[in-house]
Amino acid sequence: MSKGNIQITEQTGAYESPAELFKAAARYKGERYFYMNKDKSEWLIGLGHAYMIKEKSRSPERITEQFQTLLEQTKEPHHIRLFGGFQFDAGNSPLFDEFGHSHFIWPKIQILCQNNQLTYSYTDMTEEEILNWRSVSEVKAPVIQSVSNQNEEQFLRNVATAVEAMKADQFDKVVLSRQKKVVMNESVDSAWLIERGLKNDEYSYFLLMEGQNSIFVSRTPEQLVKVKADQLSTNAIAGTMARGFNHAAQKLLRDAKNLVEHDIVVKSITADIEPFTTCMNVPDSPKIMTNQFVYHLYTPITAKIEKGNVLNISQALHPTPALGGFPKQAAAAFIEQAEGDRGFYGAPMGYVTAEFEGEFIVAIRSMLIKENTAVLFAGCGVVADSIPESELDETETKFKPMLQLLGVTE
Ligand SMILES: C=C(O[C@@H]1C=C(C(=O)O)C=C[C@H]1O)C(=O)O
Repeated sequence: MSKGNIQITEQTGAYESPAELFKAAARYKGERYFYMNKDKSEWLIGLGHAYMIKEKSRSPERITEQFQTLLEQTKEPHHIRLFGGFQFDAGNSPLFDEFGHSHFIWPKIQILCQNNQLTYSYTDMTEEEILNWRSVSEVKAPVIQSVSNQNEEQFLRNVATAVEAMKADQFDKVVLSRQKKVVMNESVDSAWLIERGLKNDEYSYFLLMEGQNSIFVSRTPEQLVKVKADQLSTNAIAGTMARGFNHAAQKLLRDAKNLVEHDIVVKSITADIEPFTTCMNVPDSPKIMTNQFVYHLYTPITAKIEKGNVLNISQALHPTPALGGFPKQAAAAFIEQAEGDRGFYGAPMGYVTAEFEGEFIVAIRSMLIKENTAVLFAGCGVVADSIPESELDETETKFKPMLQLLGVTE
């Protein structure tokens, strides 16, 4: 293809709510996504697939190459971003079988909200198509029928086995997870999830991506990496305490087990970005991040980029020991054996701009919905002095954002 083959039309518009836009875009069901940043200053909607890059392996190089080829075919500067993610591991999670291991979308219609102003970008659409993409649709609220733990006993055994392995010095930390299943009376609509989710001003990202037969949703507080001009930002978020008891935040800041977990993550992240950057800024001690249900230990890290882009830096970081463990390989092998494959749970997901800036998050506090059934994911860092029952409680708290989104809890 030659330059100018991809036709992009852009228009600006007044603010409209993302839930209403999703309702109006019912005809693109199965090909829609939504991404809102943590301070809610910016959001992105994608409707329809103009181009889809779906690879069986996790390859930032292939995505960079193919995005570049697409960009070369556009004439004018534009706001289109490539949106998607890389699965957590190389294995095949049956739950996520309709998604690629590298799964990226160039949308037919992109709606970008910055400072309450909307920019519509239409790819290869006629004037008539641009005028007529909206339709009127009804969205129903599903009723919860059952909530069940999927692998509670297995999780407790996995934590106990991991503790033994760490006492025998096989590795220092591993992040283990479990699942809950929520069954509803009818299938769930993304517009309903977005509407509910936006009523909650949780300090977290909001990501939703549809496949033909599924919806993946995350309300993660965790950024993997952001690249803007030559500035890189990332953070370590590891170490958790449920809110709701006296002095929980102060206790967390002094808790030896959580500080050890956190320190492992900070050291690994700084080592991983070192080859790409200079002028790294790493605070000496963590701060508290406050979410609706938990406090986390949090260390923001910044640096100046010398080489690489947001895609290959994401790959170098993933999985940080906040989701995998340390040393990375030994922890990954343990997870693979104990749990199997994670699909997009804990995976790097986000967007890349035409200037190769962008942001990837760590897709935790997440679930995959197929028709009327949602599978929710929650995990926690396990170290040598972990107690299986306490880790079970921690994961219980981490299910709450998704349980609340579905209306299981208020
Ligand atoms: C693994 C999850 O969370 C991660 C583990 C944390 C911990 O162990 O303290 C804290 C934040 C996240 O990095 C999850 O929410 O599923």
